[in-house]
Amino acid sequence: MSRSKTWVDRPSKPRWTPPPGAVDAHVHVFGPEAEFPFSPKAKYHPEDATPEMLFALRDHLGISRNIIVQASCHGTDNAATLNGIARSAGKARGVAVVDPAIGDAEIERLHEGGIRGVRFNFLKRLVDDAPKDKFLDIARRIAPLGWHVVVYFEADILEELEPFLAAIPTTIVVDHLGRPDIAQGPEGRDIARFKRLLDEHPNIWTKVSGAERLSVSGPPFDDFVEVIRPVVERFPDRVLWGTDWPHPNMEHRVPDDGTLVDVIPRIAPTPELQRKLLVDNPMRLYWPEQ
Ligand SMILES: O=C(O)c1cc(C(=O)O)oc(=O)c1
Repeated sequence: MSRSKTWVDRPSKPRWTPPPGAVDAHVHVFGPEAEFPFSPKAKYHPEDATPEMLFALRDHLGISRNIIVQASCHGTDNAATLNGIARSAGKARGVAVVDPAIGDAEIERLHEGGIRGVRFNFLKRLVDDAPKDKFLDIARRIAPLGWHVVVYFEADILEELEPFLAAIPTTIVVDHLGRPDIAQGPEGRDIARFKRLLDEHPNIWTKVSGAERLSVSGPPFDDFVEVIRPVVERFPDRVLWGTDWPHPNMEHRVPDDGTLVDVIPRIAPTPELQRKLLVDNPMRLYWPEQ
């Protein structure tokens, strides 16, 4: 597999300035491969996207902190993610992907390394299997630590997944809004179903991320803004935002991260909504002690 590069080296400077303390709650690190090899089961083989590159981007965009989410290409070995957190001087925490057989001592080690959640990935193009019974076992074990669960799925399996989500005894954060079909518009079936899910389950949050993945019209992502702004306005205390740098699998439509930051004031149009989305909500989940 040739190595893919899915980010721009010199993203534009956003026109909009994030509030002090803003958290980019969805980023990944890749490798470096020489130190942290990719999983033999990885479905893509990216170029190295190192913590230092991430921190330079963070500063360029006017962001204060990052949440490093274990990418599927690293499987259940969280060493690259832990390395990113360790090098951040306290400015990053993370979400791990764990083997169902993980021991208590290893969970404790992840906690000390800054992990505050586990990710369950249901996308067939990214993982070979997604065993719901084993995921539930993991959720029950991590809940007492105050950790949450991050779930990545596509809109067509939401119906089928709901009993599983309802059984999770902690906060759930849905990646990229569960990938609704944005072309259906703001009253579309997918986004209506998703909003109903959040209405019915007060412990379910979402990342209002993925403009570059979900938009049909492309930058400046007018179609995404029209569908997603009502989600932020309806659930202001349960939304997080992230760039998704280094944008795995986006080699055919590599986004400019500055343009992604400029989506924020359009989906969260008031300073209060912006503060909740970028500061209050992620701090509650990842740095509750501060
Ligand atoms: O849609 C994707 O391809 C994607 C992949 C991964 C990953 O490989 O972990 O993470 C994401 O947030 C999105």
